[in-house]
Parts: sequence; C-alpha cells; structure tokens
Amino acid sequence: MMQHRPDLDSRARVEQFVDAFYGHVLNDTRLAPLFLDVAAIDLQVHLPHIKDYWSKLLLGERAYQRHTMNIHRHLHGKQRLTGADFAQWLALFNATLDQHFSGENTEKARRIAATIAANMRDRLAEMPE
Ligand code: HEM
Repeated sequence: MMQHRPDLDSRARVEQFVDAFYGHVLNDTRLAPLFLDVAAIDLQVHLPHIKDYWSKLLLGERAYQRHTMNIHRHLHGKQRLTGADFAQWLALFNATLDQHFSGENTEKARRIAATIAANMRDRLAEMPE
C-alpha cells in the first residue's frame, strides 16, 4: 500500500523538509565540501535562513528578505558552481520530496526549485572566470 505523505503546507512541514534535504546535501561527496569547506556555513545560522526562504516561496511568509543571487555569486567566486553541481542539488531536492512529501505545494516546490536552479546556473555561467 502507498504510504500517505503529507504536503508542504505548514511551517513545521517546511522545516522537516529542509532538515531532511540538508541531511542528504551534507552527506553528498560533491556538495558537502561547498557548504562545509568553501562557504564554511554555520548550520545554526544557515538553516533558519533556508527555512524562511522556502516558507516565503511556498507559504507566503515574509521573513526572508536577503539577496540569494549575490550570495551564490560570492560562493561561485570562491569555487565555480558547475552544471553537475546544480543537477545534483536538484536531484537531492526532488529525492527528499519523493521520500517524505506529496501534494500541491510539493509539486510547486519542485517547479520553483527547477526554475531557480536553472536560472542561477545560467547567470553564474555568464560570470567571468
Ligand atoms: C549547485 C547548487 C547550489 C549550491 C552548491 C548551493 C550552496 C549554497 C551555500 C554554500 C550557501 C551558503 C552561502 C553562505 O552563507 O556563504 C547557500 C545559501 C543559500 N542557497 Fe544555495 N546552493 C545551490 C543552489 C541553490 C538553489 C537552486 C537555491 C534556491 C532554489 C538555493 C537557495 C539558497 C538560499 C535561500 C541560501 C541562503 C542564503 C542566505 O540568506 O544566507 N541554493 N547555498
């Protein structure tokens, strides 16, 4: 029997999703070093921003007001983000959704992530070496 999976329809669900997604990302041999070595993020600071970000996009919360593109430009300046990096990021994002969530907002999250990832990848690719 197909297990019932909840939708990303509350702050608590979005937080669960982000924690599960980062569980994958921070164990991924391609992506983990970008977070832990290149950017050397403090998870206690970073994760609340990511939770605010997805709560804004999926639930219309207003807390997130930061310039995500500039943050990735800065990262890209330290170590170039490749098409393969973006493909892996998106694969883990979708795999996390497949495992735990389903429904309208879950599908919306897939569409938004794919659009923003492609846009970010293309804009960064235009940056001079
Ligand atoms: C190759 C793919 C990606 C990698 C390796 C990556 C990596 C990172 C890293 C290392 C940071 C922390 C930067 C810092 O604080 O110095 C960050 C921040 C962030 N990323 Fe990404 N990212 C990727 C794609 C994306 C995409 C596609 C999105 C959105 C759909 C996204 C959303 C964010 C957000 C919201 C922040 C938080 C910025 C803040 O307000 O502090 N990232 N990312």
